[in-house]
Amino acid sequence: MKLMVIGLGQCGGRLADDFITLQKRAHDFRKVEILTGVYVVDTDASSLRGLSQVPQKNRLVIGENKTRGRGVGRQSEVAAQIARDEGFKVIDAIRQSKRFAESDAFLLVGATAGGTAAGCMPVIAEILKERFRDLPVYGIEVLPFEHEESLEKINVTNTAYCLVNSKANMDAVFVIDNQRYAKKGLSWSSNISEINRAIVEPFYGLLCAGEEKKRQHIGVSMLSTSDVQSMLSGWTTIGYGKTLIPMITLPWDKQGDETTSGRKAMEEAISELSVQCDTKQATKAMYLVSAPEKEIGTDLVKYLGEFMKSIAPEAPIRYGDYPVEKGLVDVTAVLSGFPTFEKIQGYFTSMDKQLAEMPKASEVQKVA
Ligand SMILES: Nc1nc2c(ncn2[C@@H]2O[C@H](COP(=O)(O)OP(=O)(O)OP(=O)(O)O)[C@@H](O)[C@H]2O)c(=O)[nH]1
Repeated sequence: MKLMVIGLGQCGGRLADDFITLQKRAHDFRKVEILTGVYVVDTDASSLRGLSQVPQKNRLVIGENKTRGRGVGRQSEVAAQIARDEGFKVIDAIRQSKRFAESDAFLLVGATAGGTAAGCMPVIAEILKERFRDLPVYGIEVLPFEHEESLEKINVTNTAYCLVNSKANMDAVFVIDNQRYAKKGLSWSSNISEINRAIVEPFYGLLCAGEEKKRQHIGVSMLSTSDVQSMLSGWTTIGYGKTLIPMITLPWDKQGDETTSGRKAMEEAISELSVQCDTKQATKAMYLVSAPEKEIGTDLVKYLGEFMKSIAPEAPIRYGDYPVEKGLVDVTAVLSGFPTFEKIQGYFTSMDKQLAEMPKASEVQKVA
């Protein structure tokens, strides 16, 4: 599956950078292409200067006449208006991408608490849907850390605004809860870099599998681009788990059955889902197991299918196996089509309370 990635705001820009790293890995190690282009869009020119991978010509500053390139200072409604006025610049830029015609979908990436991405993502999604009716529009939306929710009400208001409008304009929204990725004992910058790598990693196999051309890497059951597209809708969560395969097994090493590594990887993928959820409410599910061919036995395939059915009993389940030599078994699990997530409801409730306390209806209320 080949994506046209558009990163919005500072967080979206950094994640776009990490998607380029994935693309390079796919190109070097799997000899496949998984992106047709990567663009970043910001109201703050200085954020764009911090990026390392996205080509200069693909970095777009919008709203300069309003903000002089200094950002919208968390005001998502200002960013939304800028996107309405200047969204055509984004469309013009991506259309010039040499491989645009090969795109299977758009992926908009950004955080919900700041102003730029929260305001722009839903508007850009709407414009893309109008202009390119055949291409699905997906979002990766990063929720704030818990401590940020209590710091400023605007973090919650922006988040609620962004979520409600993205849901209306996107085919599926991958909800990523920063708090679930936060690791203690790391510096802020290394923590964010690690979180970003963890956010993009699950997409690697999922995107590569459908693009594989080498016969030895084509699984018995392939998870094609159309499989992935049909299993994505509305609120979505993604998880990734991996188990290293020991290089040498000594005679006295405890023998597990042949499914042990795959089971552990699947259990980790589900416990590491990107947002806390009741998996039983998923209405669509898919998973991809990727491992050396000899590790993907019939028992493992059966176990993984039964496991998935037990946690998402109402969902149709698509799966794929991806035989690649890499010293580990990994599983990417995607659960989609949720009616809501508890975390999202929390934002809506909190926003309702804030609106009730305000003397006048705000723009947010009108849009919601
Ligand atoms: N995972 C992750 N979260 C980030 C990153 N950068 C910022 N955030 C989170 O994103 C939110 C702030 O969003 P930003 O991307 O900085 O804001 P913006 O969209 O650029 O909007 P403005 O700064 O108001 O123009 C906060 O919740 C941060 O914790 C990042 O690189 N990775």
